[in-house]
Amino acid sequence: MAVHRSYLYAPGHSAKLLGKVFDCGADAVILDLEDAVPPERKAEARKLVAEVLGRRPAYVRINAVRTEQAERDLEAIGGLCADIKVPKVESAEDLAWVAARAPDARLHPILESARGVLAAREIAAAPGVAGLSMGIQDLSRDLRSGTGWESMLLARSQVVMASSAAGAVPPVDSAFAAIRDLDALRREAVAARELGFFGKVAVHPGQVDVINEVFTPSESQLAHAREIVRAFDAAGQAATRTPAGDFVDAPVAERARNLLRLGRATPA
Ligand SMILES: CC(C)(COP(=O)(O)OP(=O)(O)OC[C@H]1O[C@@H](n2cnc3c(N)ncnc32)[C@H](O)[C@@H]1OP(=O)(O)O)[C@@H](O)C(=O)NCCC(=O)NCCSC(=O)C[C@H](O)C(=O)O
Ligand SMILES: [Mg+2]
Repeated sequence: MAVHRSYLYAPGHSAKLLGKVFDCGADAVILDLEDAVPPERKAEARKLVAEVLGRRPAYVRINAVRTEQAERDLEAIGGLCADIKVPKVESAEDLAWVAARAPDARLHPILESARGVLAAREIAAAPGVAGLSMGIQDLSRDLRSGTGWESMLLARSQVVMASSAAGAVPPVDSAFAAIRDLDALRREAVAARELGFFGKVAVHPGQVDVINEVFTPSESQLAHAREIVRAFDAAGQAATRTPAGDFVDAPVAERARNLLRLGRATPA
């Protein structure tokens, strides 16, 4: 099972960043055709992104769903891109619009409006969806709110619950804007992980190592998980406690097993 901890964006019109983005240590790369690209450079960005996709697999973020720009994006990258990030999604119909134009692609809707977050369950269950992610900058614009953890907590929780209720993989957390403040990035990534997100997008190479570290189980977390599984199995899968005194029952042991599986799936 391949899992992505970090996703690094590069603007589709920047030949310079497109030339570097694959070498920054991110588990996955997203080539952007949407908000990082100025309106007058959209055509140039499509051409550059299509050229890159001919050489390297990458995610592509198209323009806002159901717009003429998105239509042109899908014409340019159709057949070249297996994973499409779909911004501004607010309904399952929005995704059907993309799927009709890119039938073989996996869809990754970005929830970044009040309507999108409130429709998260329907969106997570739509055909072709491979996983949800969030866009905090657009969401805070829509809500006229701040972007801080407390302002976005309810929306984040709703997206995690909707993903889980639809049986989808855990959602991917939003970009963190203060690119030089790595301590604050770490705090937000840890909090997102604890809430149920897995992975976070980066907008700068300097953010990648922090995100990878936060979403890689540490040696002490893995040792603790092994101790839980050992204690549970030794008790014949009955409720028990570890030698250190932690209560263990079936869901606790299952969570520990999930962590051990994740430890095997994340790059060393
Ligand atoms: C944010 C940036 C414009 C900053 O760029 P820059 O000023 O060049 O940064 P640095 O001088 O610190 O760069 C240091 C070196 O790293 C290279 N670099 C920078 N960014 C990237 C990158 N993304 N990929 C690869 N390499 C990168 C620079 O070239 C420097 O190299 P060198 O000259 O050799 O030292 C810029 O980082 C940027 O454009 N980032 C991506 C922005 C983007 O694509 N945004 C889209 C996603 S935003 C989002 O998801 C919001 C969401 O929609 C929501 O609503 O919340
Ligand atoms: Mg956005």
